[in-house]
Amino acid sequence: MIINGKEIALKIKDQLKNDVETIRENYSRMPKLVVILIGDNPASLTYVRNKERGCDYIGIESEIIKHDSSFSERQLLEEIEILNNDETVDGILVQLPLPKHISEEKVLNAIAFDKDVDGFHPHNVANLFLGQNSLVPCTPKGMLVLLEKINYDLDGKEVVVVGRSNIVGKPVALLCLQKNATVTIAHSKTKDLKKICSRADVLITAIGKPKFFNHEYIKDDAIVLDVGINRDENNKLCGDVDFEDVKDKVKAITPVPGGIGPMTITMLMQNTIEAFYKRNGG
Ligand SMILES: NC(=O)C1=CN([C@@H]2O[C@H](COP(=O)(O)OP(=O)(O)OC[C@H]3O[C@@H](n4cnc5c(N)ncnc54)[C@H](OP(=O)(O)O)[C@@H]3O)[C@@H](O)[C@H]2O)C=CC1
Ligand SMILES: Nc1nc(=O)c2c([nH]1)NC[C@@H]1CN(c3ccc(C(=O)N[C@@H](CCC(=O)O)C(=O)O)cc3)C=[N+]21
Repeated sequence: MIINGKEIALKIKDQLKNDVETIRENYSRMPKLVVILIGDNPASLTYVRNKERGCDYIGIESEIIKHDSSFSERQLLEEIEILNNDETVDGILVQLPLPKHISEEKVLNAIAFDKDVDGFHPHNVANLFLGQNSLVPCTPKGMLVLLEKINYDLDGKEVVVVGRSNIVGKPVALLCLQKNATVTIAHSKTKDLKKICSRADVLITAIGKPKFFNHEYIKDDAIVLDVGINRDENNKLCGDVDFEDVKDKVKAITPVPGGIGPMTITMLMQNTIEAFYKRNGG
């Protein structure tokens, strides 16, 4: 089965649209997301545009602030401070990666944790670690929602996550652990990756290498969640998994595009609404 992330994301967006209508009737202002983009990385521009479209679709406010790559760290920190203090702003997202002269750590720490719709602030990271209520990173959250939508129960299942980044690998591993899966996190220093991946009931690939995982990495009837967004030899968008090579072997797989990506965007909308409620009572 091919998991149609785009369609599932659209259904959730329609539900969010209804929530937004209720907000319109009961509050004096609407949820607002601010996205800061520094530099002109074409992929980042696409994602940011998708985020703006998502906001328009469900009816929340969005503002994209663009700066060229010479924008300084100090200027960025000052801008974040102003947004932190702006009562009309519910969500702040600084698009990653940042230019080398700006410290990612300083920037992520500067965002008010209750407006941190990416869930990257240490406060939210700690809450996720402890299993307490927090703003959860969008891509990992989207993957868990997808599994829920296809009625897949992680309890007692073997999950292998390949990739250990703070934005995907580590948080998705924690979320699967919370759902009682047995979780392995693999990375570039892992020995015998094929063997480890081959025992996964659920394989999550987040390494950023086009078509790296072929059928030899995948157990029959596994679920494959492909997070990678890459360009293949023909400059076509593709995942970390060789989709054509594995699709007949798996129980279910997310395609690229149209799999995890649209869910990420939708979870960002959901987090913005969640942040709005948390800050306004409700
Ligand atoms: N669909 C979506 O919504 C999103 C997609 N992405 C995409 O997901 C991919 C991963 O993103 P992100 O987590 O930020 O990536 P990072 O580059 O931060 O991390 C990559 C991870 O993969 C590991 N890795 C790299 N090569 C190998 C290998 N050959 N074998 C095993 N492990 C390897 C690295 O190991 P080590 O730690 O040892 O270096 C690292 O942990 C990218 O393609 C990105 O574009 C990202 C976010 C959202
Ligand atoms: N602060 C921050 N938060 C992020 O969440 C964040 C980030 N920085 N930096 C980059 C990664 C990557 N990411 C994606 C979002 C949407 C799609 C997406 O919409 N993908 C579509 C199509 C993409 C296309 O057409 O290029 C799809 O897969 O169908 C992909 C990737 C969010 N990230």
